[in-house]
Amino acid sequence: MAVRYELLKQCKQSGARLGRLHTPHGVIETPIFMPVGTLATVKTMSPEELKEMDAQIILSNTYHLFIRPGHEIVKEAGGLHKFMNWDRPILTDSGGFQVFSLGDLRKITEEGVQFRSHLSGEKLFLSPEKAMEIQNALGADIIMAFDECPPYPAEYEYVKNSTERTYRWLKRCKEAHGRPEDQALFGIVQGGEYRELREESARQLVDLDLPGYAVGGLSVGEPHEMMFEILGYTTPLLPKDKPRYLMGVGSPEALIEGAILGIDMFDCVLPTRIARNGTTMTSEGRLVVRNAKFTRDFGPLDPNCDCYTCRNYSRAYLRHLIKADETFGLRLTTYHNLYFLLNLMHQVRQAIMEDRLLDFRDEFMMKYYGTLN
Ligand SMILES: CNc1nc2c(CC[C@H]3O[C@@H](OC)[C@H](O)[C@@H]3O)c3nc(N)[nH]c(=O)c3cc2[nH]1
Repeated sequence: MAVRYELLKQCKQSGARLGRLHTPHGVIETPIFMPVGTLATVKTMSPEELKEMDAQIILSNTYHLFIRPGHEIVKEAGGLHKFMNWDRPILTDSGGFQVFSLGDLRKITEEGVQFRSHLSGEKLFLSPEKAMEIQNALGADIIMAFDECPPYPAEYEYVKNSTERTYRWLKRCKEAHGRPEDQALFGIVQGGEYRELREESARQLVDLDLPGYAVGGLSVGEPHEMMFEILGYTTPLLPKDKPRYLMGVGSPEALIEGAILGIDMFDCVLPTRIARNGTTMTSEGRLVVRNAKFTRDFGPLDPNCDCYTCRNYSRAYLRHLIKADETFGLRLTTYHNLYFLLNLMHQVRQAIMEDRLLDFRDEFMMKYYGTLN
């Protein structure tokens, strides 16, 4: 089958697990952070640099590639792996989130979603069948069901109807999926902030016996504590022998907390997005390298980091490049931020191996946030 999860070890201190995800394009060690390459590139990074920092899987996006350059072009190029010269695993999101957050939404019906392209204003239509056609053409190893990610906050009735429709859409995705042997379709648990809707959604998805399960509808503006509370009662409902993917998350604290709650896969645009305005994640917390105080700071960005940026360039040089809006500056801060999160997950996997993830969390929180919670 397309994707097989191997549970290696259950952490004795927490709900965290060590695993391996076997895919047609290679093995992924979990828990894992997945760099986001929405437009078929992880902005400013080359595939060689991503391999150098041990990125094992990257994301791309159905909505964006459908709009530009179009999935037929990517298919004619031999699929996304060939098109972007990335021979490791790829996961594509279904476009559900983008349609609701980016497109000029026209109408949601049982059939699908009518919207206008945020680029050309052209009238477009996405449905479970269309999302499968696009993802089958792109050829990612893991593809996501077409869902609605309800806004936060949202009324119980709205979330109930949306979650039930998302379940009907998932069954249509399963039906329409043209390449189940080499592309694993993950379902997405919805239900908003409502426990009974989350539990019902999880139960329905588990009954479909899918190769993997995402927890969606989070990291959409809800309070942090609410996200962790929802994860706390949703994740245990998902099968232990399948991967769990928390969509759109997140910050260093959220990755560690999510792993403790039994999440195996994370994606977030944060590290690449904040890098472009000179904000970096370092072992001593966030550091905005464009600040004037770094004008004559000739030390490394992060003295405890051994990445290419920290081994070869100073804070003063990075500040200068970012201030001058030099592309090389964006590349160096992006490289470091991605390396930081990938390395954080490497340390998380190490801590699970040694049954000391909770201790690792306390140490990390103290250093990064200067507090224990
Ligand atoms: C940021 N918070 C967040 N992102 C989310 C995404 C998009 C991630 C995708 O959107 C793009 O990044 C914003 C990247 O391409 C990424 O793969 C979601 N996607 C779906 N299908 N369903 C969800 O419930 C969902 C929830 C999210 N919460």
